[in-house]
Amino acid sequence: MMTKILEVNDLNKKFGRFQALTNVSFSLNEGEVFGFLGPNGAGKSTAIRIILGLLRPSSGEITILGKDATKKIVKTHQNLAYVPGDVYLWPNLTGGEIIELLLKMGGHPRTKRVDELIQLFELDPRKKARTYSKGNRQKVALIAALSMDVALYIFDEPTSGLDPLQERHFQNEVLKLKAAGKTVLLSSHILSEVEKMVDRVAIIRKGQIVETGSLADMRKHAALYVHAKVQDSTVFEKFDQFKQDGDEISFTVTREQLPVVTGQLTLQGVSDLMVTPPTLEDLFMQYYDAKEGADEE
Ligand SMILES: Nc1ncnc2c1ncn2[C@@H]1O[C@H](COP(=O)(O)OP(=O)(O)OP(=O)(O)O)[C@@H](O)[C@H]1O
Repeated sequence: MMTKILEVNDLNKKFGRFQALTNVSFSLNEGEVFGFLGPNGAGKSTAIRIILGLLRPSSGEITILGKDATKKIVKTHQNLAYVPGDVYLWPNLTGGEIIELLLKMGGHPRTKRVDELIQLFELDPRKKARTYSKGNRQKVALIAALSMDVALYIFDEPTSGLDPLQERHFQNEVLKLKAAGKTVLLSSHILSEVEKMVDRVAIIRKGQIVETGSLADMRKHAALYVHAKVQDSTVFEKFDQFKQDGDEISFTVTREQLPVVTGQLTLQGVSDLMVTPPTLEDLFMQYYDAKEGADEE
């Protein structure tokens, strides 16, 4: 049996009459990096704030390491490191002082990891926080979190303020956590930002989980792109995303449809043929866009 580090069960959250989360459920196994993905405003931060005990759910259960996280907030926090998307820091303390304070507040020792991470992320720890850019504030919080020895790390849009090199450093640190058997929840609205790190993802849209699974599985079940040159294209017009440019056509099919379609292509005098799986980015955008029409009453 895999140990569940975090379980979110049937979570609902209303702000007044606005339903921000509807029956959100997902869980994280020990040692897994989990991507919590969705467009801006989908409800990621709201769900994370509830997980952290900063917001009360309207209904639903959150269990962290087997304990009810909405009741045992202090206990669960000791096993958890969190970096918010928008990092607020004490303006008159230096970055270095804040890192020490964050560690002390959580009861974590200050180890040489802090110095390693300060160097890695090229943070000047002697400057007062009020002079820091968004990226530097984010680094302060990341360095503190990454130097904590906890079971669960939660990063909300962690690299939105970092440059590409720092982003790579962050990815490497997350992969090190994974190698050490730690569990990580990463929220993002950009798939490519988390793609290299995550084992499984949940995609949230308008407060509802629309898909959960491994990226490999999602790819397997996704439609394939067919590009072909044919003499007569009429029989292919019924397929999804059909496009035509002279004798070149393209459309999408399921894996199950493929044998029949290749047969039809042969009959219609195919001269060029290319079948490609969607990129993960394509796939991801299908969840963002394609269902837009369907639930817009
Ligand atoms: N305190 C609040 N009161 C009212 N509405 C809120 C509150 N907090 C969040 N919302 C609304 O809930 C929805 C989800 O917001 P949330 O911040 O969780 O989204 P998100 O997926 O984290 O997006 P982002 O990446 O932009 O932060 C939004 O429509 C937001 O306006």
